[in-house]
Amino acid sequence: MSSTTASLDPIVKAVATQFDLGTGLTADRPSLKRPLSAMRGLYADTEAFEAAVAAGDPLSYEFYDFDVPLLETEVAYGTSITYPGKVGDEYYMTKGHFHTRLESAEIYFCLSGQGLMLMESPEGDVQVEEFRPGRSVYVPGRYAHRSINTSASEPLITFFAFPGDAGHDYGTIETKGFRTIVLDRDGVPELVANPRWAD
Ligand SMILES: O=P(O)(O)OC[C@H]1O[C@H](O)[C@H](O)[C@@H](O)[C@@H]1O
Ligand SMILES: [Fe+2]
Repeated sequence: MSSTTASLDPIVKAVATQFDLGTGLTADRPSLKRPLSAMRGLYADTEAFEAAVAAGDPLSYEFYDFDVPLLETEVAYGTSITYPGKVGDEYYMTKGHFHTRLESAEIYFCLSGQGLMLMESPEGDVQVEEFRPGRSVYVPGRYAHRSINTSASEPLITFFAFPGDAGHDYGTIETKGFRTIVLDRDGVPELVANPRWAD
């Protein structure tokens, strides 16, 4: 969790949050924002990446952290909005992470847009599922996961939920990346071996 304030006391009162179905956003709290510059080293085309950062550093995705207590009995949840765009031929995507408690699974429900959930186990098994409105994707424990927006014009909006004590492990992804990247080939997403992936 990015939060330092999450308490270890369980939530004992009901909590309701209104999300805007068009934008995926809520006015209840600020989102966590990831401009392209937060993704340095993660896109294959480094020249295109630096040019895009220099040209205005657009917001590539945002999501919520509701400071749910870091307990296995709690459920962390929120929306995640990945904007349309590309760095070179590579679609905008989230950083992606393993869970610190590796066995923790996660569920996503696509509210709008289109894209892919890219999943990869430490052993190198790669799984990909499509996001489209009304479709859920279950990310099994042990799989790193990254949302990728394959639409040219629409944000990819998902709702997610995972165990409160799962945690986020970015280290592996930040140093090695995913084994597979997704590129736009004449309007069609194509899975390609990551040229920068290091064993
Ligand atoms: O954490 P990232 O890989 O940058 O992705 C951003 C967010 O996306 C998802 O919606 C996850 O469920 C969140 O836990 C995550 O933090
Ligand atoms: Fe996760």
